[in-house]
Order: sequence, then C-alpha cells, then structure tokens
Amino acid sequence: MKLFSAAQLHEADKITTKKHGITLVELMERGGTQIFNWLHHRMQGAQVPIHIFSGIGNNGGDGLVVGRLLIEHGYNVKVYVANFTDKRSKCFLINYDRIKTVTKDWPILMTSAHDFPEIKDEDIIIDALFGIGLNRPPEGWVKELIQYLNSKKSFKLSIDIPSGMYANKALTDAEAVLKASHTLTFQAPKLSFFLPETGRFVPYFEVLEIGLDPEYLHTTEPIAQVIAKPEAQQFYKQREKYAHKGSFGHTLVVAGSYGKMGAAVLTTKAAYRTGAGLVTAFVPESGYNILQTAVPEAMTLTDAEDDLITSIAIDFEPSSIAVGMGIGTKPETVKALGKLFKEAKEPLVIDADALNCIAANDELLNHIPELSVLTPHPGELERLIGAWTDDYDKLEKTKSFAKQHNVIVVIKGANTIVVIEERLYINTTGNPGMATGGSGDVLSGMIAGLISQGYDPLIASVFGVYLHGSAGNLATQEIGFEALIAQDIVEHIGPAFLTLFAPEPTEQDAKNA
Ligand SMILES: NC(=O)C1=CN([C@@H]2O[C@H](COP(=O)(O)OP(=O)(O)OC[C@H]3O[C@@H](n4cnc5c(N)ncnc54)[C@H](OP(=O)(O)O)[C@@H]3O)[C@@H](O)[C@H]2O)[C@@H](O)CC1
Ligand SMILES: Nc1ncnc2c1ncn2[C@@H]1O[C@H](COP(=O)(O)OP(=O)(O)O)[C@@H](O)[C@H]1O
Ligand SMILES: [K+]
Repeated sequence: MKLFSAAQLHEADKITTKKHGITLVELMERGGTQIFNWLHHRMQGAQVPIHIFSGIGNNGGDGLVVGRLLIEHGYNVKVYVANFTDKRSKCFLINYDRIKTVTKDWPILMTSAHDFPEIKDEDIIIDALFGIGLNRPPEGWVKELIQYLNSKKSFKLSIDIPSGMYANKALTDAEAVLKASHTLTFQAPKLSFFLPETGRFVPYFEVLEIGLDPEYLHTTEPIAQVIAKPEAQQFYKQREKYAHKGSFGHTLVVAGSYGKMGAAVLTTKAAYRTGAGLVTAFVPESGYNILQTAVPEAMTLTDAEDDLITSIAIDFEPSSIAVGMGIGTKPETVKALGKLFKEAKEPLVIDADALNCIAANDELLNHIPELSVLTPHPGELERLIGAWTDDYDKLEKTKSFAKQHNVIVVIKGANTIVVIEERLYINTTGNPGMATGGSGDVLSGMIAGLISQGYDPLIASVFGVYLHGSAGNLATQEIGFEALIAQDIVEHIGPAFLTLFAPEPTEQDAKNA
C-alpha cells in the first residue's frame, strides 16, 4: 500500500473534485459517513454519551458530518467546536449550518479552558480537532484541551490522524498530541503512524477508502510503501517440480567467535529454513563441533584461529553471504572482512559486528559490493550514520547513506524499514516478543537464504523482513511475548510461508470459534 504526504493528499482532493465532478463537501460527506458506519456497526444504537470535538478546518468538518449522522440515528451526542481561529474552512461552515438543521442542541463553541465539558471515563470522545492540515504545534488552551482529553480514560477515536501530529513531519511538541485509542484514517495511512516517536500515539488504525482519483494515486510516486500480506504474496517465487538443491543456491554464513557461536547457529538454520539449497557456516575452529551438532544439515568450514575469524578461505562459489553475527571487532577480523568485501562478486548481507567494524573503519565502506544489504538495529545505525535529531532526520540520513554507498539499509525495529535510494518499504509484521537476543541473526540468515534462491537483494530484504515478523507473530500466538526466543522464530519460518497464502479468518469464523 502506498503512503502519501499531506501535500499529495490535498492534491488528490483537488484532482478528485475536478475530474469526478464531486464537490469537497460531498467528499467530506463520504468520509464522515464511513466513520459513522464504523461506529454504528459497533454501537448498534447504544446510548453511551459521545463527545465530538471539532476544529474549524476540514477535519472539524468531518467531525460535524459524523455528529449530524449520529444525531439523525438517535445517538446521545454532544458536539463542541474548538474555535481557535475565525478562519473557518468553507466545508466546515457548510456542515456547521447543516448540523443545526437536525438538532436544537447546537454545537457548543469553546474559546477557552473554562469551556471544557465534563466527561466521564465511560463516555466516548471523537477527536476532529486537527487533521493533516496542522501546520504548527497546538498552543495555549487548545493544547490544554488535548491534555484534558488525554487525562480521561474514555475510548478516543481520532478522525484521520490524532490531533497534534503531522502526517509526515517530526513532532515539535509531544505533550500536545491526542493519545488516540483508535484512528480511522482516510485513503492511506500516514508515515508518522509507523515511526517510533509518533507511532506510539497510533496503537490501532484502520484505513477508510473515500474514492480519491485512482489515476492520481496510481501514478504518483509515494513517500513510502507499506508491506502487508497482499504485497508479500507477490514476492513469493513458486518452486518448480524438477528443481534440485542446486537450484536454490549455496549460502555462506560467516559468523561467531568464542562465546558467540550461537549467532552462527541461528543464522545458518534460518538460511536453511528459508529455503537455501545448501548452507556452509564459516566459524572459528572452536565452533566446529557446535555447528556440526546444532545444524547437521550444514557444512562447516573453520578459521585457523580457535576463537576468532582472521582469514576467510572457502572452496566454493557462494550464491549469497551473510556476515558479521557475533564475530567481534578485533583488528584481525576487520582485516578478514576487508578481504571478503574486496573479493565478493555479489551483494552481501552485512549484520551486527560487521557493521560495527565498518563504523570504526571507514575505508571498508569503499569495498562493499553494490546493493549489499546492511541490517543495523538503531545502535548500529547510529554508529554508521551519526546521531539524528528525530525519526524523519534518521530516514533522511539513512537515505543519503544508502545512496552514497549504493547499498540497501534495513532499519530494524518495531516497524522495520527497508531503505534504497529515496524509497522506503515499511514492514507491518512482528511484535515486541521479538525484542530478544539473536532475533536479528535469524533475519540475516533469512535474507541471505532468499538471495541464494534468486530473489534480488531488495525483494529478499523486504520479503525477508515480512516473513521474519510473520514467523515471530506465529510463534507468539503459541508461547506469548515473554517466552519467545530467537529459535522460535526459526521454527516458525515454515508456518510463515504457509500462512502467506492461507485465507484470512472471516467475521463468521470468529463468531464460530
Ligand atoms: N483527501 C482526504 O484525505 C480528505 C480529507 N478530509 C479531511 O480534511 C482534513 C484536512 O483538513 P484541512 O486541510 O482543512 O486541515 P485541518 O487539519 O482540519 O486544520 C487546519 C486548520 O487548522 C489551523 N491550524 C493548523 N495548525 C494549527 C495550530 N497548531 N493551532 C491552531 N490552528 C491551527 C489552520 O489555520 P491557519 O494555519 O490557517 O491559521 C487551519 O484552519 C483531513 O485531515 C481530513 O480529516 C476530508 O474531509 C475530505 C477528504
Ligand atoms: N518491538 C518489536 N516489534 C517488532 N519487531 C521487533 C521488535 N523489537 C525487535 N524486533 C525485531 O527483532 C530483531 C532484533 O534484531 P537485533 O537487535 O539485531 O537482535 P540481535 O542482535 O540480538 O540478533 C529485528 O529484526 C527487529 O525488527
Ligand atoms: K483528528
């Protein structure tokens, strides 16, 4: 799914109204009706008090449409207009007049903190204060209003975006953002929903299609793509009947040092479970028995040194290489890495200590094969690109780094983001149970396992990240967040592939369960 900026969405509004002979007021009616339907479907006429807080822009207009429809259907609604400026939008004003035709209980104008109404924790709050037109942080009594609403335990439904948050810009005042329980967003999710500093205000969201011009949406370069099941399905390559293990390549895993041989085990197993035809682990001598015992399917080559990787010698042409997990950053290892980079003909998957070696030895960057995949967690990323001021600055710095060195960067986290040139691919699978030692080692094995089978490095990264999160989700369903360890992710790679094409449970299935 494509993600658009606030400016692109405003442009889509304009084009839709021009091309499809529909007015902005009608478009607002569509959006408001969808929100009303969502509520009506769940509330079925229940008389729980609903407090709608509208601003004076088009987001406020949406709130007024929802208010009118709820009133018409007999709900217990109070509408408040936060009159923070007299520059009201045209569509707001039209709907302000319309709501007065269905009730004598006109919207209450609020102009200061004295006007805040009493709200019980059981009541419902609808937030239509600011949408994607926010252009500065809310201040004064409007900020106090947001904080007042946040102090209530009520269910809070935000329209389009939690008020106080920008669609695609960093927060300037985290104290002035509505903490939504749920957000119903129009046409496409906003980039801020997926980034750590702002995503915490959007624990749940749903997208409501409002029929913006399909041609504009189709032909416009988005600011990011969201990768969910439909996208992931398209990446999958079917196996041919006459395929043999040679068809799926030979992955080399360069990993491990004394006390960290488990990293090599996890990456090696993950590469096999993801479908590599053959996997060879290259480890320090003392890792030999460990690897042969833990992963009998794998071949094992060893360094001359007992505890460290100092010189990587292999007797075959690997179709993919994952390097760095648990190797440490000793000078001998850095030297061995430099040689591996120079001699490699194909892109590598570079993780963990290999990234730390690069960060501490800039010259290594000049030898990384083009389109190699770097998989840093936030700490490793900072060592590579320097400190950032906010999530958006982090994305810009990562894009520049990726462009400058012609590599793919996988920013790991709750929503892992794959960066190539100017493009961003945001993953939707995974869960906090995966915040456990070794889960990143599994990911690098998975990406290398996919490259080995002929997936190009970008698809292997985006698809690998999706499958990794999906395996984590399936594992969590069985054992919960706390007990999940990296091996469980490996054990659920198979089910993650199977789930890719399994039908989604319907509402009826849920009722029957
Ligand atoms: N295609 C779609 O997705 C559709 C979108 N629709 C809806 O439109 C919404 C966008 O509406 P919008 O552009 O009118 O902006 P919105 O967010 O209501 O507020 C802007 C107003 O707030 C003001 N203002 C800004 N910051 C401020 C501050 N800190 N403190 C005080 N004031 C501040 C600003 O005033 P000004 O800067 O001029 O002083 C301006 O008056 C969108 O989110 C969605 O809900 C649907 O209806 C139709 C289809
Ligand atoms: N809260 C979370 N939600 C989703 N995925 C997560 C979360 N925390 C961690 N992960 C995933 O787990 C992996 C952790 O990687 P990393 O920090 O490199 O682990 P390690 O170095 O121990 O192998 C990454 O793929 C990351 O995206
Ligand atoms: K809002």
